[in-house]
Amino acid sequence: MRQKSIFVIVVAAGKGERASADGSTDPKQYRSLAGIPVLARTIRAFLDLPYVTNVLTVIHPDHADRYASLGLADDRLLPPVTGGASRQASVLEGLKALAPLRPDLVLIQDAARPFATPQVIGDVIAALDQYDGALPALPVTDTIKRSLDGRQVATTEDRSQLAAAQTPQGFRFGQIFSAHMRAATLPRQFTDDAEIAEWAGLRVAMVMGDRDNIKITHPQDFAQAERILSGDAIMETRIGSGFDFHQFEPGDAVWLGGVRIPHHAKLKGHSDADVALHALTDAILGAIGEGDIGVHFPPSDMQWQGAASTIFLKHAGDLVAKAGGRIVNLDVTIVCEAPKIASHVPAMQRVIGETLGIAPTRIAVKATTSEKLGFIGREEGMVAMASASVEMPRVD
Ligand SMILES: Nc1ccn([C@@H]2O[C@H](COP(=O)(O)OP(=O)(O)OP(=O)(O)O)[C@@H](O)[C@H]2O)c(=O)n1
Ligand SMILES: C[C@](O)(CO)[C@H](O)COP(=O)(O)O
Repeated sequence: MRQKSIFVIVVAAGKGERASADGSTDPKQYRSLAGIPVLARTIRAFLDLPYVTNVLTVIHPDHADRYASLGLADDRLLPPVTGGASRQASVLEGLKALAPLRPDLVLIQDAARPFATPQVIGDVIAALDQYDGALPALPVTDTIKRSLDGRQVATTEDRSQLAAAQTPQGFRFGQIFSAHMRAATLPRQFTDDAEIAEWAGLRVAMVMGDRDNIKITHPQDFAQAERILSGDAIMETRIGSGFDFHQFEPGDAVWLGGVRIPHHAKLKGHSDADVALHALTDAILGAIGEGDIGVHFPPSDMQWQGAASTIFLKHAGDLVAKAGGRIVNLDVTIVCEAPKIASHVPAMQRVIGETLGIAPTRIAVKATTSEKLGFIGREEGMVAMASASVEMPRVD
């Protein structure tokens, strides 16, 4: 008998607004978990299974560059398609794109669930031998309260027959495609595909879900996801400091904190000589015991001539993420007589935050003069001092 083709739709077209409540600028599916973006993890969970025929990702129209920068390359990964305004609409776009390939079975997966296990996926597929649809679910273990105003309890519900739904949800392709097409004509939205199947009269089974198969929805879910990944590794806080000097030379602007500030001189250096970013880079590298900026970007290497120092800062941030850590906060003080820094601080916080994928509220940029003393007072150069606090898995 011919083996059934199994296609996967990963819906990643959401904006992740709830998860961005911590000020993060990256949509949740593009944020890193221990150095690997959530969406890359989700897709990889399926590409790692040899019996999966193809994986199709449904992305937001504004995220094409972000998706491309994941750099995912696999013969079984189809070019992404664009989703719609709701999860339901995005799934339908995925189903429409797969229809010409005539899949036997389709698994529909939230991009925001990076921990679907081979066991759960296999159980969903196995249940499709006897049912039209199947989903992983976990029996509810908390007592369930109903409230009319979100505050005062109205009733306590019987939880004995309740379960919390997860993904992937699996279906026979033709049946779920036709159910979704019909559901799209209704004024209401369904929150999962199993509900659409139920509404269409299909028989849907539940298989045992997995406690770690969480949906990243709120900012604190990232911390939980990191805990899952590190096998509950003990995290510890590390502190690093950085210090940098640069001399002035004739010019018309300085780069500071990733921002170009017009000035009657420029800072002399191999790269763009951004003292603030160099001090921050060294502070992060110091916190994780990774040497200093010169080790990673030697001045003797011509490719860094005139380079934007955001490259150095991003490299340090990437090393933290790869080690399963996260930057808690950064603090930099720039010491100079001129130019005046205060009005540029918000722009610097924005550039640094975007470079490292952290909220600007975690970054302090301060400035002071040297009261006209010494080489800074004579405007021969400037200095920056930084400290970084980083949370890292304990390894010793
Ligand atoms: N228009 C949409 C909305 C959601 N999704 C996807 O559906 C999954 C589950 O949705 P949810 O967790 O609610 O994600 P978001 O809609 O992105 O979150 P929020 O509601 O906080 O903005 C996510 O992988 C999300 O990317 C989608 O493909 N298209
Ligand atoms: C499909 C789902 O993951 C099942 O739990 C969930 O319903 C999707 O979340 P949303 O917030 O309703 O989009």
